[in-house]
Amino acid sequence: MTAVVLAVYHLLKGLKKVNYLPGYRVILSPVTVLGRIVPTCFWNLGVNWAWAHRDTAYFNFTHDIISIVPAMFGEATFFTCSFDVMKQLLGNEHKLQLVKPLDLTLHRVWGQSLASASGELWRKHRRAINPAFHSSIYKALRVESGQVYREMIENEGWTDQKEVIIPNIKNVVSKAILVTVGRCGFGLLMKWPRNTRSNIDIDPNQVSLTEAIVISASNVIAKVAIPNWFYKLPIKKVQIVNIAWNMFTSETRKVIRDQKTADLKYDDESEGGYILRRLVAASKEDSGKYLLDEQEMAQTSSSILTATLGFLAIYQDEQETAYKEISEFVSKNGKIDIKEPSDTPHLSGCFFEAGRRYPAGFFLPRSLTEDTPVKVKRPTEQTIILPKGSRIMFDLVSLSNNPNDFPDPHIFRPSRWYNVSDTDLFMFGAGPRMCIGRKFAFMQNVNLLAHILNEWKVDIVPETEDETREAYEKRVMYVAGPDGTSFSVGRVSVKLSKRI
Ligand code: HEM
Repeated sequence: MTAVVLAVYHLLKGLKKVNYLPGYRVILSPVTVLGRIVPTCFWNLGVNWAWAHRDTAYFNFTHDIISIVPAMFGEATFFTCSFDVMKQLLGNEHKLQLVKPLDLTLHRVWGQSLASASGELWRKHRRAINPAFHSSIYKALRVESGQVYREMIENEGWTDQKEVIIPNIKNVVSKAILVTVGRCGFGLLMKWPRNTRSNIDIDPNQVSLTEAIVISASNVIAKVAIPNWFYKLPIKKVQIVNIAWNMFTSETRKVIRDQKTADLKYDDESEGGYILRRLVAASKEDSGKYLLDEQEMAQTSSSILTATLGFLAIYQDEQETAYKEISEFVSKNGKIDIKEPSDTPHLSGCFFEAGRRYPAGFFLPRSLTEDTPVKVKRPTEQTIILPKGSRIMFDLVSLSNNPNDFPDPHIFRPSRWYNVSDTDLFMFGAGPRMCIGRKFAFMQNVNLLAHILNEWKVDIVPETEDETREAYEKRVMYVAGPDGTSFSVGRVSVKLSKRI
């Protein structure tokens, strides 16, 4: 009885907080740890609700902003599926003084980071890290993408093969992305990891750094939700996760220790330094534990890369256009060295379109420090006041499926992204806090993709002889959900056939 009274009180308080804006009334907020763990079902929206209801969310996309008010766990929160609303608020983030709610970032696992800090602290760290994203790191990245591609072919045993069937392409591309980010971004000595299928196959005494990062990346939510004593239980799978976490954090600390002694002044604005080195320099004046999580960065990239290969396997005509573009680009300059989307507009469009369908981040959270007016177009043109102290989630999954912004959202159409301005690539956020690594991610992914497509034809692996490409798309590409902290397409198997 008391629980019911408390729930009704919590609900009424929440409704008042969001000014009674229409939306969903639920038991658990989908952004709390509990709300994320409990799957999407009739009584819980769950973290995957935006995907599960992608055709009908936001009252069939007739509302730009809705409210989600929980009766038991979590705060009443505004959610938006409108890119225009996102640009109005995030585009003016400096002026509007939006704050990242710490409980909705990975603050608990990583400590304070550039991605979770707000206000002056964020400005200071962004200024400090900015010079790390300079021309020489991009050049190293493009060279390394070719090198990592060759290591991939060799280590995965594809060198002399004419045809390879890969049961889960994400397992392979995530290694390539991690190795490249680790080497180029963080100066970590990363080797291509052994071909492990699951945590169970790994000998706890022989976990490599790359494996440690892969395992940690897929267990971030567990690390937030599960108490430390649980990892001491004699369960091999659980112990491997613990070993992986300890290894990853101790290796990162080692690099930080080494780099702390490096001669880099905090206010040094000149180009240079690994990303981690820059952050360490920035944190010297603070507690010294300001980290960027390499795992998360690699996870977002590999999920989009997996989706790109999955779509190209289905849409052979789009793949052929990308292949021709790559061949011409290679013959023009003799090597694969893609610097800008305009170098290979179609291939880049394939990557951005996969990034639209699976935008990697579910929600970008912000708290409002003042009453903030925002103009909406739906249900009618009006100005809504988001009250001081409330929260808004920029719901990237619904935004990517919003037919008002992307007509026929379920269709894979790379041409949507021809000549689109960098600031309109919503999958990287918007405004002053837009992803600092977007050029890095673009070059890394598109160069690796170009190497693969230049030598291999990618095709689907049908379940039965008569499975059509359309049926394959529904079976494989419509299964998506949380992967660690990211949103990702599920298991995608592809067949690679040597072109030459
Ligand atoms: C395809 C891959 C990637 C995607 C889709 C992606 C997406 C995003 C998004 C949406 C944000 C905005 C978060 C917000 O406003 O709350 C963001 C921020 C950030 N990203 Fe990325 N990212 C990717 C790769 C990378 C890489 C490779 C790096 C670094 C090498 C990186 C570093 C960061 C950092 C440091 C921030 C925080 C920026 C700030 O708050 O000022 N990201 N990313």
